[in-house]
Amino acid sequence: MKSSFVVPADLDAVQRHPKAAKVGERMRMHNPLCYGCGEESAEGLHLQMFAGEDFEVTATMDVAARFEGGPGVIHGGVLSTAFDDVMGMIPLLIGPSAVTVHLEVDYQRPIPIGSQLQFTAKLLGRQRRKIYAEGIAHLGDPDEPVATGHAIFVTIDVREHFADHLANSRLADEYKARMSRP
Ligand SMILES: CCCCCCCCCCCCCCCC(=O)SCCNC(=O)CCNC(=O)[C@H](O)C(C)(C)COP(=O)(O)OP(=O)(O)OC[C@H]1O[C@@H](n2cnc3c(N)ncnc32)[C@H](O)[C@@H]1OP(=O)(O)O
Repeated sequence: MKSSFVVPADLDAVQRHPKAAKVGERMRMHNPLCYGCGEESAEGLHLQMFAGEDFEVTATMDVAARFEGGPGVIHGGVLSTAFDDVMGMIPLLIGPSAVTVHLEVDYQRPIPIGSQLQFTAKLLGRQRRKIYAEGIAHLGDPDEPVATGHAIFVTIDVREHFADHLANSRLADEYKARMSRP
């Protein structure tokens, strides 16, 4: 499906999930091997995510030397990965697991290797299974964004969605055990 980012006018009411991370709390890793936020992903981005007020998430990421694209600056694909993962935490504030179906990034300024990127993401709305999110990245001043992102996530049944792929994970045994629990 080819789509563009348009938030519909007829949105559903949303509530923060009672079990969602509290304001200021580190958000749980959905998968320790996740390339974005997983602590066990040796080459990953090691994003640190925190729950904000209402439907907001903040995150930090050290722009390591391995993320270089142009000389001395971050690779654009690395930045889009970061936006995917940071905005991907928004559905967890509402409750359901969801995966990305659409991602857009606008690159506004070069981002130096050695800097620390900060992200703020927020929910724009939900319509049925679709969750619309927006994020900005900055280097210390949120009023001076270096990039912005927009994404649509679609809620999934985790067991069904990953059933055929668990065996590919380095944590296959652990996931198979977790998924087989009622
Ligand atoms: C115990 C173990 C724990 C493990 C813990 C796991 C935690 C949970 C993982 C989190 C992970 C996060 C990590 C970062 C986020 C990724 O990077 S996720 C990875 C990249 N994304 C993917 O691989 C998704 C690939 N896509 C798909 O699998 C299928 O398209 C989906 C998402 C299952 C949807 O398919 P479907 O169920 O058949 O649904 P479908 O009817 O097509 O669409 C539903 C609705 O979405 C709309 N839609 C679908 N595609 C699009 C699109 N491209 N644009 C706009 N709208 C769309 C449809 O129009 C429809 O809307 P309405 O009819 O309600 O208006």
